[in-house]
Amino acid sequence: MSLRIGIAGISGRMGIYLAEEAAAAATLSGGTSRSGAGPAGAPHFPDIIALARESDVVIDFTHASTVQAHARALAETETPWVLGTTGYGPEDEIAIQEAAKVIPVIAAPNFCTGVNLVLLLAEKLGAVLPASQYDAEIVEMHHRQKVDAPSGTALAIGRAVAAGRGVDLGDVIASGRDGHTGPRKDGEIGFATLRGGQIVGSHTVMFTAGDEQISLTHHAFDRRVFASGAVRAALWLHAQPAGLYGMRDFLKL
Ligand SMILES: NC(=O)C1=CN([C@@H]2O[C@H](COP(=O)(O)OP(=O)(O)OC[C@H]3O[C@@H](n4cnc5c(N)ncnc54)[C@H](OP(=O)(O)O)[C@@H]3O)[C@@H](O)[C@H]2O)C=CC1
Ligand SMILES: O=C(O)C1=N[C@H](C(=O)O)C[C@H](O)C1
Repeated sequence: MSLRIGIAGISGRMGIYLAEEAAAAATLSGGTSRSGAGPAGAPHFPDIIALARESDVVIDFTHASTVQAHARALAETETPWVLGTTGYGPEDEIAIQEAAKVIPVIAAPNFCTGVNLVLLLAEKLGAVLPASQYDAEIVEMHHRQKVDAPSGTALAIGRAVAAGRGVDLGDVIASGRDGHTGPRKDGEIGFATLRGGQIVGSHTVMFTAGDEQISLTHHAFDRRVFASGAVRAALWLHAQPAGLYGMRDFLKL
């Protein structure tokens, strides 16, 4: 039998595409959702443990509040974990690292190849362009239903620029400027978040100096691009030893 892929969050905007892509590439074991909803014909499980017991790998696109419980459940059932959820915090990251001691985990705020190339280029630009001359600003726009801001991808771009500059994003982040902010500080990495309509996901990082501007932009037009990337990552992850992986490992970037 082909690999059995379970989808946590199967009723969601992403879950529907993930279920289709999983069924096309392997066997869809079913999914979870709070409401019990999901695509017709896909088995629904009452919780993540029940889903994991019938799956060889679980793809999880749910909500930040589930991360710690899912980390414990998937480690307990020894089920590889593809984590696409965004908006989680430092304690959730610790839970992910603990789980990765027992199971293979790939966590990525964006499973499409194009964005992961942007991350690579952003790190390179961060390394080459002096922070005192080139102001780095990141703009993202998403659909009106998105619950976390800045997006996980925008934060990953910020971390990539910071890594290129040899600093921690937390020390230089300027997110949601408003009111009397004073002038821009050298080395700051700024974020602006836009929400509206049904934009699937757009990200731009700009490096602006006195005499030139370099910008990298990625537009996702269809959620299937994330879903097919996550399913390909699941097929790869299943054969890996326990550990915490990123898209760079999977894509060999
Ligand atoms: N890494 C990537 O490439 C991408 C990541 N994402 C991220 O994926 C996540 C989901 O996005 P999206 O599909 O748009 O969100 P939706 O709100 O459309 O779907 C969320 C799904 O998770 C379920 N869910 C929500 N909260 C809980 C909870 N507390 N416990 C259990 N299940 C829950 C929902 O069930 P119910 O319907 O019953 O409420 C639903 O099935 C977000 O964090 C988003 O940022 C999105 C796109 C790409
Ligand atoms: O919630 C979304 O829709 C998306 N979330 C991800 C993020 O927060 O970066 C990825 C993608 O842009 C769509």
